[in-house]
Amino acid sequence: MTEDTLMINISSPLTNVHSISSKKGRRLSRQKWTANNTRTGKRKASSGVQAGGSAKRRTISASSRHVKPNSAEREKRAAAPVPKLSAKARTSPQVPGESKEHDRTFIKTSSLFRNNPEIPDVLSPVVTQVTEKVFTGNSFQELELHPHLVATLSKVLNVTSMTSVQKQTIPVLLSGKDAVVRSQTGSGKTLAYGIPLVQSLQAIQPKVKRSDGPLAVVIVPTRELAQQSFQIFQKLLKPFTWIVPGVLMGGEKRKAEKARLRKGINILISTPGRLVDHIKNTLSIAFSAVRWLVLDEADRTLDLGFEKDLTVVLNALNTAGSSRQNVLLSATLTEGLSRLASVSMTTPVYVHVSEAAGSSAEAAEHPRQAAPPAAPQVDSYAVPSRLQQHVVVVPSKLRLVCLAAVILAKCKYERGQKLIVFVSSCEAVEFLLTLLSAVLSDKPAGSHKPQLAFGFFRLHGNMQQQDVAARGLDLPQVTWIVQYDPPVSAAEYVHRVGRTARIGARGSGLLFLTPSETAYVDVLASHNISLCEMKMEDVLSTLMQDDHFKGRGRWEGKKAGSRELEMRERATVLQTDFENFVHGSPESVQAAKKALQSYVRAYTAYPSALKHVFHIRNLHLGHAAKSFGLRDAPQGLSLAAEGTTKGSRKDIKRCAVGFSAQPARWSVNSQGMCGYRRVESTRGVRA
Ligand SMILES: Nc1ncnc2c1ncn2[C@@H]1O[C@H](COP(=O)(O)OP(=O)(O)OP(=O)(O)O)[C@@H](O)[C@H]1O
Repeated sequence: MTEDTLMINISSPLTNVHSISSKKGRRLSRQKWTANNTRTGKRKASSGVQAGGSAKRRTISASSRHVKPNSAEREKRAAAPVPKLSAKARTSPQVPGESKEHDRTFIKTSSLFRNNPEIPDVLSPVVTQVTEKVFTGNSFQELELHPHLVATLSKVLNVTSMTSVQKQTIPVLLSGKDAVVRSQTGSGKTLAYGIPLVQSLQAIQPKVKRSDGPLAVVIVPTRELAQQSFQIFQKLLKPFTWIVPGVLMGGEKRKAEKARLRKGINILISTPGRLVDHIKNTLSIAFSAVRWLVLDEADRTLDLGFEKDLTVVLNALNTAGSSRQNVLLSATLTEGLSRLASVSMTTPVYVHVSEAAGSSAEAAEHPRQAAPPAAPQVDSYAVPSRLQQHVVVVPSKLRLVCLAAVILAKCKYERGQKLIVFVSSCEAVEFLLTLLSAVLSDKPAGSHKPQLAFGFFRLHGNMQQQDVAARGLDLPQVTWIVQYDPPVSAAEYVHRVGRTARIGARGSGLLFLTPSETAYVDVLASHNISLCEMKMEDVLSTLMQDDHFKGRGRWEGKKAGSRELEMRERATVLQTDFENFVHGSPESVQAAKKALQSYVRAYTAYPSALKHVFHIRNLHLGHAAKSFGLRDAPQGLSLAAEGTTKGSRKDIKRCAVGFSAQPARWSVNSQGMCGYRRVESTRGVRA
């Protein structure tokens, strides 16, 4: 389960590029799913609302290909007592088998608001949040930098005063020392190493030539980050045209990269996998001149399972024999990272910007020389001070409508909002993108073409790089981070939520948990992360603004509590729309099942330390299926999940790549060669 694999980006308003690509995406997905009408004009939804203590079930008319029942049948069905659900029946409540789907005369939207686990109050423990001061009053002119570099910073990059991490890191790196840098997300770490690197390379005499090959190697975990870092170097190097930056990353044409390597790249930015590929297959890559090694977002690189690749890179550099300066940067420092630092660096300076609870700002201003971080600091994560963090507890059945309500609230009824929604697999990204785009679109009167008031964009690991770049994701402008599927660690939580509230800006995060997952709040609190509860009803109340999902108007203004009943009816109408869309074609049912399957797999892959929070046995498959617009839990899927609860990890291992639940054991032998031993590797899922 890779972080870049998990993102749906939902943003508003649309730019030209966005609208073109998203339209294309929708057209493709429509072709793929060939779904029937999503929003039927004469939609009848069962409200699932409990009125006066008695639950009422209603049926909805099926799409046009279903035969309408006569009124006698309808009455008979409505009058039939609601059967008690056995454990088995709960898993597959209504439909015995998919094959019978097309024969049904009725499609029932079972109650969304009944048979749900109780929602406990979330009491987030009081913790002292670790804070960091982002900006300092110091300007770049105070440093002994080339005047053209200072001018580029202000004219091209529009930065004049240093951030805290830059103030502490740049002098250390200019003095030639190795450094381990920890500072919160969006605090300017890229320039913290980029500026001294460029300063040192431009000063080399005789001047650097392309044919010198790489003088600096910058390793970043994802293509997106590689691209971003490359662009920053391009800007920094504007006055120093003789120094050539270059980027290597998966998804690009190897042949073209080889040609660029042959021509000469002085600052080489790469993802670990692609660099190893070139080390093994490209003769023209030589590291004899390398003076800098930068591991940016190093903990994510380890999280994504690149230990082996890092070992190959470190060994290739060590074999080349040149002495170099090493920099390791991250927003969170994990045990694995400290070990990596110990094998790849010599007496590094630890730069920790955060003002840990009780420590003075002055103490935090001064980097510590060669002192490894104390354990409590490793575990306390700093998040931006202007980030508001929320949690909402939502029963499984209601997750999809709640997500839709959040999207409508932020993108349709507010202005200038941009959301990123994190989910746990590529399949779920694809599925949700198609489903949400279709169901949340408006159909103006007389038009068959759905229109979106806002744009949906997908971003995940299976995408081609040009897709990502074309979308021009403007991450600094993201205002909300929705963690629809909870992350596998507190560190990952911090990285995800750190896509907003960057560089002193405001931002908000919303974490979705089910009632059985609320202990996750304590897990985060143990890392000094405190969340504020948002009530599910408040989230759903957005539907009251949207008459697309209006119920039958039975509850309008009649009596106390009628608003809530209407809200529930609207939620049911929305869920019915989702289910109609999904069940509108065999392809869309298949896509939903695939997404549900990958969700279940991801659920089984939480690390053992979090099994008390996320355990497959707590997952109600029938309810989870509903959050994928499925009316029932698919049969085969429940069996797969049972297999995993019984301890068979075969199924998980087959699809688990990339993560290490335990930190890798790094070591260095007498010849200076690095090695590592993975302790466990069941954390990630790429279904
Ligand atoms: N001194 C500065 N003044 C103003 N803006 C800055 C400064 N330094 C960096 N920035 C801007 O801050 C934003 C975040 O910077 P950057 O991506 O380097 O943060 P980061 O600490 O590496 O974040 P993450 O850990 O999430 O990767 C960028 O848009 C960058 O241009």
